[in-house]
Amino acid sequence: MKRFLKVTDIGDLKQALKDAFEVKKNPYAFSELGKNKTIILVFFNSSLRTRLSSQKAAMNLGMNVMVLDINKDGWKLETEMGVVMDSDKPEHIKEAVPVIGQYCDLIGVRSFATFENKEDDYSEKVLNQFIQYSGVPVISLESATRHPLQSFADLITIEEFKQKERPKVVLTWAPHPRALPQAVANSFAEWMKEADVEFVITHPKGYELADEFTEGVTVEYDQKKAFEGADFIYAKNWSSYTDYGQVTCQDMSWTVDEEKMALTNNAKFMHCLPVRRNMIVTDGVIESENSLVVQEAANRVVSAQTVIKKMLENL
Ligand SMILES: CCC[C@H](NC(C)=O)C(=O)O
Ligand SMILES: NC(=O)OP(=O)(O)O
Repeated sequence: MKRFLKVTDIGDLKQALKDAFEVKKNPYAFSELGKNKTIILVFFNSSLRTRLSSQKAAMNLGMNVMVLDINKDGWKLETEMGVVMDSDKPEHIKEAVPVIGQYCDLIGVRSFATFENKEDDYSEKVLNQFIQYSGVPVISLESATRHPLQSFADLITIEEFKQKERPKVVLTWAPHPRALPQAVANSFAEWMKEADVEFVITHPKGYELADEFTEGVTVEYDQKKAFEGADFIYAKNWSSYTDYGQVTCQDMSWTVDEEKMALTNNAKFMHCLPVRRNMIVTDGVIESENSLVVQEAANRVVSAQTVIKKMLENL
């Protein structure tokens, strides 16, 4: 495995889940695998869970770990080709990335959508330059269009807590004061399409995700109807893809509350965090016994460790 960017990179999903539960059961069983191997985690954006869980996962495997907030601790990077570098960016990504690659065996990189250019975001311009120039395997720590470590952890959590063979899983949009990327929603949809679940997406008109992620998926514009009989409710905000990066709806009736959760089949509540309480979800729901947000975050160590282990085994 030379890259982990999307669901197809993990190979057979059932086998990946088996591997994940083996890692979860014995997290220190493979601590020799990473001896004298180094991973560098590069962040263009903030993080709590990804930053901590990826370090923990690598340390469980015996690796050396370095973390770089590239635009704070490094030099602001120019990513455009052929430009005269007379702006506030003293270093080009075409130098920085091969150099980082000299110091490690694996790279994790977080680079959110900037909304400056839909084409640049959806062609994964920054992530692909790490793949092209680093010379080492690359793991996405959330890119412009996907968040695979999160989605893998989400699927692990659903497998752990499902009460039936093929649960109904609902991805619901919810309001947020800022324009957020589509990455988490895209990625969740991509993984749920490959999983053995009944999958439904619900969102206001104008918040349709890109076809590549939702082809064949049921989209229900009536949130309450979508919630009926659900076993898992996965809430996330995202800005409009069609009206790229715009917040065209802040309808607070989409907030996930107890009344809507009562329409479900005693569903578990999930969110990748960070979450804006009483925008995305009410205090009552996120604090209820059906809330899995902490267990979901704990499984971020499992998803990262399973992926890093697979990469180390194929170095
Ligand atoms: C800028 C906000 C980033 C946020 N990340 C997560 C993990 O929620 C998101 O993808 O919406
Ligand atoms: N869910 C997630 O990736 O959290 P962070 O943005 O805090 O890493």
